[in-house]
Amino acid sequence: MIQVAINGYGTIGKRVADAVREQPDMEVVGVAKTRPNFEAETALEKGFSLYAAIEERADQFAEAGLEIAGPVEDLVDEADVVVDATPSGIGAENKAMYEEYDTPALYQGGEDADLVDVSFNARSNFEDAVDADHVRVVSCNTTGLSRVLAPLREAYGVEKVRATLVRRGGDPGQTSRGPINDILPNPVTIPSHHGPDVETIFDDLDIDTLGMKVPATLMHMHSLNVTLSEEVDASEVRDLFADESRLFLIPERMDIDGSGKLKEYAMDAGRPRGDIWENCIWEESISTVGTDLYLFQGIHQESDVVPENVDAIRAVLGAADAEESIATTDETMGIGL
Ligand SMILES: NC(=O)C1=CN([C@@H]2O[C@H](COP(=O)(O)OP(=O)(O)OC[C@H]3O[C@@H](n4cnc5c(N)ncnc54)[C@H](O)[C@@H]3O)[C@@H](O)[C@H]2O)C=CC1
Ligand SMILES: O=C(OP(=O)(O)O)[C@H](O)COP(=O)(O)O
Repeated sequence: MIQVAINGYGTIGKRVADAVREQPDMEVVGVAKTRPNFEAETALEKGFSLYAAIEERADQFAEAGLEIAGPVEDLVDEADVVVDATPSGIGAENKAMYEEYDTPALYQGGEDADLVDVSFNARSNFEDAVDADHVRVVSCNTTGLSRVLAPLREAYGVEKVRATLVRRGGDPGQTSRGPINDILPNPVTIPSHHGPDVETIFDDLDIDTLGMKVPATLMHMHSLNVTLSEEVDASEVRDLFADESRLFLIPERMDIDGSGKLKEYAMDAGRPRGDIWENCIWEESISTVGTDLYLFQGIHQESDVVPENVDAIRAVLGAADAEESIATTDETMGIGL
């Protein structure tokens, strides 16, 4: 069994911990937190061992009546692999600790690409991460773009990508984020950081991205234009996407007109936390004009990277190939709406 440590138990970390626990070949050694709060309490209630991420604050857990298994160093030492899901920039600070204990590490999209050996998306470049020591699971937006572009590149070739990313201001629990009554070009400079980030997955891709932020918490929305290398009928693209387990084609009959109903559907379908691990592509939006393909997709920022982290664990340890890992992750998590 692969022994997995989770350092940083917030939005991403707690979801990765639950997904890892579902895997037949993995066990969660424990999760590390900086301070006691509701997430620390639920981690213990779920049976995860809790480790103190910051030594000087370890006493706070005892004061809150929460049992600590030890310092984060013990957790990292015991594990075969650590998933770092700390806020942007903290992963870089933790790298020396992972190296000291010779534990391969996965980082999240908030870290710089040059921190790691490989930036990772399971569908696009699983093999590049095999046996790597430091791997970055790319951000929710880059994951969403890569999942669509990988099959298009393989089937038709891609000449140029233009994407506008309308991003949620913050996650539902992020009370300090905004905007609350505005629409921001963000970043105002073009291209946004997303295009170069997708190029860490496909180094020969021609992509321009524009970013915005809006007063919403539920999901991001991408407006995508891909110039293909050949003329393709929209129905062929729909068939191509229908074969991809992590692309959900929203059928017209479902009458889902936006992120609100998508999240409602996920909750009705019994998804944990209302998570949507798949890209949500409006089937009616898939259109072609000559070699240009257009579509809209919703991306659930809190959860689409979770199966990617599970696959990255197998990749760095050489525990499975891409097809086998993706199939196991999809089956255990229930991916495929
Ligand atoms: N929330 C999102 O929409 C997405 C976030 N990401 C990336 O995932 C990473 C984590 O983001 P979130 O989970 O959203 O952040 P978060 O703030 O929800 O969770 C981070 C957790 O790490 C803890 N932490 C802070 N310093 C720590 C330290 N030194 N050691 C251990 N734990 C520490 C925080 O207390 C918190 O519990 C970032 O790189 C972010 O860019 C990637 C995709 C989507
Ligand atoms: O939306 C995201 O990336 P982005 O803001 O770079 O597009 C990530 O999911 C996390 O970003 P955050 O740092 O705004 O939570």
